[in-house]
Amino acid sequence: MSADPTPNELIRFDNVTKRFGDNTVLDNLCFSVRSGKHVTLIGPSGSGKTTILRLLMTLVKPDEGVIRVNGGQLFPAGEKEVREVRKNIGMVFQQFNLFPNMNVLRNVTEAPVRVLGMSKDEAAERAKGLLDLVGLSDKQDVKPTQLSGGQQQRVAIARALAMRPQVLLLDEVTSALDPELVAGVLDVLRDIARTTDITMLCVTHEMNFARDISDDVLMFDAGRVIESGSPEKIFNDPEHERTREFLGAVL
Ligand SMILES: Nc1ncnc2c1ncn2[C@@H]1O[C@H](COP(=O)(O)OP(=O)(O)OP(=O)(O)O)[C@@H](O)[C@H]1O
Repeated sequence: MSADPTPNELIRFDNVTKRFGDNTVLDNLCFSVRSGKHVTLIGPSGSGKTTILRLLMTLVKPDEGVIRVNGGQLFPAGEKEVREVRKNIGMVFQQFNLFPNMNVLRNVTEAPVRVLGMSKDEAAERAKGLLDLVGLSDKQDVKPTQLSGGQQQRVAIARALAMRPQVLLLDEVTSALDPELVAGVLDVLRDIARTTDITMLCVTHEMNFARDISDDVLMFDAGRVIESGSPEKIFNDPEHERTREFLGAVL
């Protein structure tokens, strides 16, 4: 059963089930994210957090349920509707996946020109602003291999934002980085959270970051949200024994 979404809901999962073979990874999952909010998914390894982001990117399909984004339906839906709805969503992955043969500026302008049909000049203008936002305005002419992992990840953030998504999905974006590069990337994301109205849905093992940027934290276990609330509530006064155990192990 799926109720009508409330007006400012940007993402809504209604009774979403995802199985890989016999493994039920998401089990009748229901949750929603309101426009402009920063929501963090936490929980044990294998609890289905990344699968949620991959469903939103349409990299995998659910077995059952309804997924809505910005008033449109991502599942079930026809190809045309999926293409339209997907335009609202940008994602930054653990691995940066930049185009190795293109310089930094071109990495950021390529999709807006090709997919959105933006003029090259407008895309370049916007890309320069975004590279400034991620602290890389002096690197626009270099190739990704000449950058540190942290700098590459900041280019990947600029590239995702260049598509003007309403929601930015962040999947453990610092987990492939050397420890000394993590803070720079998280600072950029904190800035974006503070200075833009973009909606964020993050999977992270960086609990201090989750505490800093989140409006809401959703605690996952075995494919379900077992507890949700403000970071103060979840981190300082969790209700569920599994949440206490999890936080005890990671904090
Ligand atoms: N393409 C796939 N094929 C088969 N099983 C998969 C696939 N993708 C994910 N799984 C399984 O789904 C479960 C949930 O994986 P998922 O990556 O969503 O968990 P997670 O909570 O993000 O974990 P982690 O914190 O370790 O990244 C795991 O048991 C995983 O092995």
